[in-house]
Amino acid sequence: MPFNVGLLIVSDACSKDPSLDQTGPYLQTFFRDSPTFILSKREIVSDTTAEIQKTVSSWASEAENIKLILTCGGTGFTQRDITPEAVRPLIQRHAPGIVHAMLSESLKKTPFAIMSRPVAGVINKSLIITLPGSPTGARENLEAIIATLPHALAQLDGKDSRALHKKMARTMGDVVPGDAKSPHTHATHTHLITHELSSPVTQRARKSPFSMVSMNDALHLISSYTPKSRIVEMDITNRELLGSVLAETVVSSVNVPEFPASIVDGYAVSSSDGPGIYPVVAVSLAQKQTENSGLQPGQIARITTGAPVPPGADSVVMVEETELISTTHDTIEEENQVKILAMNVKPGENIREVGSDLKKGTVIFKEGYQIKNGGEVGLLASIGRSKVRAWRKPTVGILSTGDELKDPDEGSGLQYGQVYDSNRPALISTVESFGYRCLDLGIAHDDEEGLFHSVSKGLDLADYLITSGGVSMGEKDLLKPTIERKFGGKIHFGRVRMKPGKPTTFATIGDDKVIFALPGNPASASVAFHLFVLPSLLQYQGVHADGVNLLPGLPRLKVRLVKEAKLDDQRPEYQRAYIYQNEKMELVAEITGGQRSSRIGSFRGANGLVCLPAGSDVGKAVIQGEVEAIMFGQPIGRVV
Ligand SMILES: Nc1nc2c(c(=O)[nH]1)N[C@H]1C(S)=C(S)[C@@H](COP(=O)(O)OP(=O)(O)OC[C@H]3O[C@@H](n4cnc5c(N)ncnc54)[C@H](O)[C@@H]3O)O[C@H]1N2
Ligand code: MOO
Ligand SMILES: [Mg+2]
Repeated sequence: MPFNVGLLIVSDACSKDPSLDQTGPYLQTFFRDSPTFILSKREIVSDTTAEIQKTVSSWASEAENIKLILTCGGTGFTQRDITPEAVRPLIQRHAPGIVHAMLSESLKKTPFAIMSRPVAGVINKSLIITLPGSPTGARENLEAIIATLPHALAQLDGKDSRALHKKMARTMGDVVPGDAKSPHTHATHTHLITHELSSPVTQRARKSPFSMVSMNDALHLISSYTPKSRIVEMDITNRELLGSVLAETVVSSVNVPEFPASIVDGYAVSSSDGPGIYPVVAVSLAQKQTENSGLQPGQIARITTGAPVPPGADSVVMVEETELISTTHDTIEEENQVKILAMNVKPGENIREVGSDLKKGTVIFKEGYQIKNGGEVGLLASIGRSKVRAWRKPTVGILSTGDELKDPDEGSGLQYGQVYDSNRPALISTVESFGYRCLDLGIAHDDEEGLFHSVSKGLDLADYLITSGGVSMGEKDLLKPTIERKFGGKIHFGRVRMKPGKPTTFATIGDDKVIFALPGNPASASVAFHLFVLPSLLQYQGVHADGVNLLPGLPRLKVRLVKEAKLDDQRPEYQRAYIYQNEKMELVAEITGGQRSSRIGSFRGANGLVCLPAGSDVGKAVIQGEVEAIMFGQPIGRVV
């Protein structure tokens, strides 16, 4: 679980003009992509004891759940530098080790560090640290201690920090007692741990140590081992709100409209007055209004669409159904008398009554509702909500692995044996199209060091790591042993009875990180994403399954094959297809050419996967007629 951070900028100048604050924005970027910390509060106060103490005390209260409070500024020698003096009386237990670590690191950079007077310690269950005011100073101090903070904060929170100890030791390359080295059992299979990373090819396993699980078992394992996200407060303007699941029931606290509003531009009248010539005694425009004197019988008011209908009027006549009779002769010419032509005007005509669009107290969304479109975001805004509580969506890191891969951006063409990396762009655009934040982790070499470095980076920055390549039986297929041996990961399955995508691997690390190690073959990687990774991402962020399927995911429907398809005898197959409605309004599927797993061209024009059974399961070599399909795109247009 990430820790909430509160950042308090202490500066007279910045409190008067926040645009002068450079440290706040700088540290915000520092925390932006951190999976461990979330910058949840940021405020600026002047260099005054009372203001500093008020904010720090409120942030350190249990209700705020801020685990790390950082102040920036006011730690020097000038008369106004009083941050340590303001903070010290609030500290219940001092943490001199943190102060020492920051000072010794700073002294390596500048002798002026002796003029910094930081304090650090515990207030209730929060850790407070006073950082220098300059962006670089603050950052350098923070970097000196950041690696150990999760451990300290977990202890403060009363958590068992042994797991963290282990994780840290592992990242630092230590041997951790209890790391898996012997045969171990998983829910559906037992396997010997993958081969040693450094063992010679002559000693590699000649059979996969992973039993081949069925699609159904694979989905069950994903459902059981996918971690759950946490609740965050989201701005409604946050792009990630679309598709997010609400963690609160939203009730309208206002009436929409809050006042009787005109539906048209015209004149507010009393319906019982009928047609005739009336004086225009008031004007009601769609704007904030302070007074509304009201109309007497026989008077009318000019009004615009959306403006409040004055008391005394009970309907509005459109300007098209009126005539101007006379004007005033003041400095600004105004309407004086207007003839109402409309007959049979009914009470309430052209008026939106109070609460007629939405009544105060109406439940708009129940907890667990997934926001589906921008209009729903508008609905939240229409009742004055600028933030909602929702389940945080995971961030996803994408890593390609393979010594043969070349980034097209490098230019200079391919050398013999090289191929362009197509999985990374394919996966990044697919992941983003489903509304998840993606991190491009580049290409890792097929060696221990390259994989360790890139996987560490991915696990540091993202909740989900999706890799492609290096999961089958080749001597350079090192991902599975890397996950198990270097990261203490649990591989829940490492082979699935399916085509393409057989070596698809699902692993978790600790209780909050997920790795999907997809096959390198480009069609296999993209198919496996849609079938396994997407449902896991959805479950992680709180989307419920539909009651028919085990996991949330893409819509499934019945389609008719345009041509008969050949079945793989051993494995159920997911062929890429273009699904559309024919002239008889039937959903039909055309397979998109060659389906070999290396052929990413099979995705050209595809908007779905047709699910074909294994030949041996149905006792057939070919299939025709109706089959099940999974849609991943819109059924629009014909392929050209
Ligand atoms: N002896 C066996 N060999 C293989 C088996 C098996 O069961 N026994 N399984 C085959 C199946 S099925 C698949 S799928 C592949 C999976 O291979 P890996 O996941 O180990 O991937 P690599 O070996 O690294 O690469 C396979 C293939 O894909 C190309 N590739 C990889 N990454 C990319 C990328 N980012 N962009 C474009 N192309 C990529 C790579 O060059 C290879 O051609 O293993 C079979 N072998
Ligand atoms: O499972 Mo592999 O993906 O057939 O090529
Ligand atoms: Mg391979």
